[in-house]
Amino acid sequence: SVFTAPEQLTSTKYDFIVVGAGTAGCVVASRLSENPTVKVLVIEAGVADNTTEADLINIPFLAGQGIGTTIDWNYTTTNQAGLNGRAIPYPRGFVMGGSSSINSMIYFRGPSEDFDRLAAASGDPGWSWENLQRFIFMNERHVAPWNNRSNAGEYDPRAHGHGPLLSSVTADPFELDRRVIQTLSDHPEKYPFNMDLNSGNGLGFGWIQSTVGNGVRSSASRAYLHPALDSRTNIDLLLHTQVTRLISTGAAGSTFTSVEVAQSAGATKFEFTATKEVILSAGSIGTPQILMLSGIGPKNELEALGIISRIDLPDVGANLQDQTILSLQWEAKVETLSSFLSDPAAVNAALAQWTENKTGIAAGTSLVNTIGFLRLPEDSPLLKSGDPAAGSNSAHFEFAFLNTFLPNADQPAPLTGNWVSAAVTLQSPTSRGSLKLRSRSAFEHPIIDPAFYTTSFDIGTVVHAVKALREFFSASAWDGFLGSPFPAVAALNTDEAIEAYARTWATTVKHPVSTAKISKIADKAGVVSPNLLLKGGANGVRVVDASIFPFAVAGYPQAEVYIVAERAAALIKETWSLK
Ligand SMILES: Cc1cc2nc3c(=O)[nH]c(=O)nc-3n(C[C@H](O)[C@H](O)[C@H](O)COP(=O)(O)OP(=O)(O)OC[C@H]3O[C@@H](n4cnc5c(N)ncnc54)[C@H](O)[C@@H]3O)c2cc1C
Repeated sequence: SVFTAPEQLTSTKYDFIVVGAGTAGCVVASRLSENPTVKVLVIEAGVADNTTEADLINIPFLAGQGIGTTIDWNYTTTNQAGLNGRAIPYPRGFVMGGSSSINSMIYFRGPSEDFDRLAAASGDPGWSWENLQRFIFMNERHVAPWNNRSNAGEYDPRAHGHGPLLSSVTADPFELDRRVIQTLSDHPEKYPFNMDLNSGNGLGFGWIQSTVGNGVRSSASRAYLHPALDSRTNIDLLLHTQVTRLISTGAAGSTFTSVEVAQSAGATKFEFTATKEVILSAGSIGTPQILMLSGIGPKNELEALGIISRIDLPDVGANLQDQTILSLQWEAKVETLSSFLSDPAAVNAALAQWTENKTGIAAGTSLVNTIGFLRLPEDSPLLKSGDPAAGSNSAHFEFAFLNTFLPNADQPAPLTGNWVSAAVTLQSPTSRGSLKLRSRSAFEHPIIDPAFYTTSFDIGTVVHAVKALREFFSASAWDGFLGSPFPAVAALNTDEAIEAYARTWATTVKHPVSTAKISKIADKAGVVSPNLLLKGGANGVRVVDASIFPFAVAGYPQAEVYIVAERAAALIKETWSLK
C-alpha cells in the first residue's frame, strides 16, 4: 500500500527497509518483494509520480522540464572555482523513481571495461561485464518506437534482454541525424559507426537508446515499483517522509537496522525497524548525507558539528565525481526543431496528441537521437600522466547532436531561425570534489562541491573536444546544412578562447557518483565492501545506488545503476536464503 504520513502505517517492523524510491531503490524493493514471505517498506522523501507534475515525467518530449520544479530537490553547488566562481543548480529527482523520473532518459550501459574496472577496484569478479550479463538482461527490454518505424541496423537485438525497463531508439530521425550517419559512412576509420552502443563496445557513434516505451517514459517507478505495489500485499511505500538518520543499536552501537524519519524539520519523529537489513538507495547526495547524520563518516568533521561519531569512515562524502556538459550552436540551412519549438500552437497540438493517444512528436525520445563517444589521440600530452578512462576502448569525451538551439544555463537563446547544437560532455574527469554536511539538520541541503575543471586534464580534454567537434562538422556531409556558428561559438579561435567559453558556460551533466565508494574487503579506504555492505564494522546496512561507483561512469549512469541494483537484490536474497 501507499502511505503519505508515518502515523498511517500499522506496523513499524519490516524485513527490509529501502531508503529512497529512486532508480536503485525501486529495483531492490521490487525484487525483494517477489518473495511473498518478505515484508518490504520503501521510504521516499519526495512525492508520488501521478501528481500534477505527471506530464513532466511521462511525456518523453518534456524530459528535462522537471528540473527546478517540485519533483526536483533543487540543490545548488558551492561556487566552482573552475567555472569562474559560479554556483550551479544540481538537480536530483524528488519523486517516485528518483532521478529516473526527471532525467534525459538516455540508456547507455557504458563500455564493458567500465564494469571490469569495477570488478578490479572491488576485487569481486561478480561485477565484471561478463558476469553481469544475467542482470543486464533482467533489467531492460528493447521495444519499437511508438510508430513502429523499422529500426533494423540501428540497434543489435542480441544486446537486449527481457526486463521491465523499456528502451527504444527515435521514432523520428532528423536530417541532422542523417548527416551524422553520412559523416560516419564517409569517414569510417575516423568516425566509426557503432550499431549498438549497449553491446559493451562504448566507442564510436550510434543511435541513442532512451528509456521510452509505448510513447511514455519508462522510469524505475513505472517499470518496477508500480507493478509491485499493484500486485503484492507485502510491500509498503511511505511518501513525503525523509529518513533523518539510522539509529545505532547493539552492544557496540554498530548495528543500524532502525531508521528515524520525519516529514519536516520541526515535525514528530518516528522509527521503523528492519529485522534483516536497511538498504540505503538515497542516491549520491542523499546516501552520504544520511550516513553522516548517523555518525558514519569522517570522525572529526562529524564531531565538529556535534554529531556523535559511531563509525569512522573518512571516505563518506569524499571523492565526489561528476561530468560536465557544454553546448555549441550553429544556424541550420534547413528547417529544424527550432521552428517547431518557437510555435506554441504547434507544441500545444503535439502535447494534445500525446494526451489523446501517446503518439506524435511528443511521444518520441528526447531531442537527441545520435551520439558519439571518442578518445583523445594516443599521443596526446594530456595522457602523459596516465589515462583516467577505464581502458583503451573507453571514451574521454562525447558529442550529442541536438536538432535545436540548446542554450547553456542562463545563455540567451535566439527567438527565431533554425538552429542545431552539439553538446560536448567530459566523460572521464579526474577532478574530484566532496559532499559535506552543512549542519546536523537532515532538512538542510548538504554542501556539494563537484570541483569541476580543477585539473588540467579535464579542461584540456574539453578544449580538445571542441576542436574535434569543429573538425567533425567540417566534413563534406555538412555542406548545405550547417550555417554560421552562433556568435559566441564563432569567436572560439584559440585554445584560450575555448577554455574561457567552457569555464563561462559548462554545467553539470548531472551524474554525481563516488560518495560512498566500493573497495576491496581489506582496503581501509572506501565505504562499502564488494557485496555493498557498509564497512568499518557496521552491521545491517547496504548501500545500493550511484554513490558506490569508484569512478565517473563512462557515459550515462542510470543503466549502470539499474544493473548494480539488480545484482544487489540477488546478493541480498542470497544472504538471507530467499528465492
Ligand atoms: C536532470 C537529470 C538528467 C539526467 N540524465 C540522464 C540520462 O539521460 N541518462 C542517464 O543514464 N542518467 C542521467 N541522469 C543521471 C541518472 O538519472 C542518475 O545517475 C540515477 O538515476 C541515480 O540513481 P540513484 O538510484 O543513485 O538515485 P536517485 O534515482 O536520485 O534516487 C534517490 C532517491 O532517494 C530519495 N531520497 C534522498 N534522500 C532521502 C532521504 N533522506 N529519505 C528518503 N528518501 C530520500 C530521493 O528523493 C530519490 O527518490 C540524469 C540525472 C538528472 C537529475
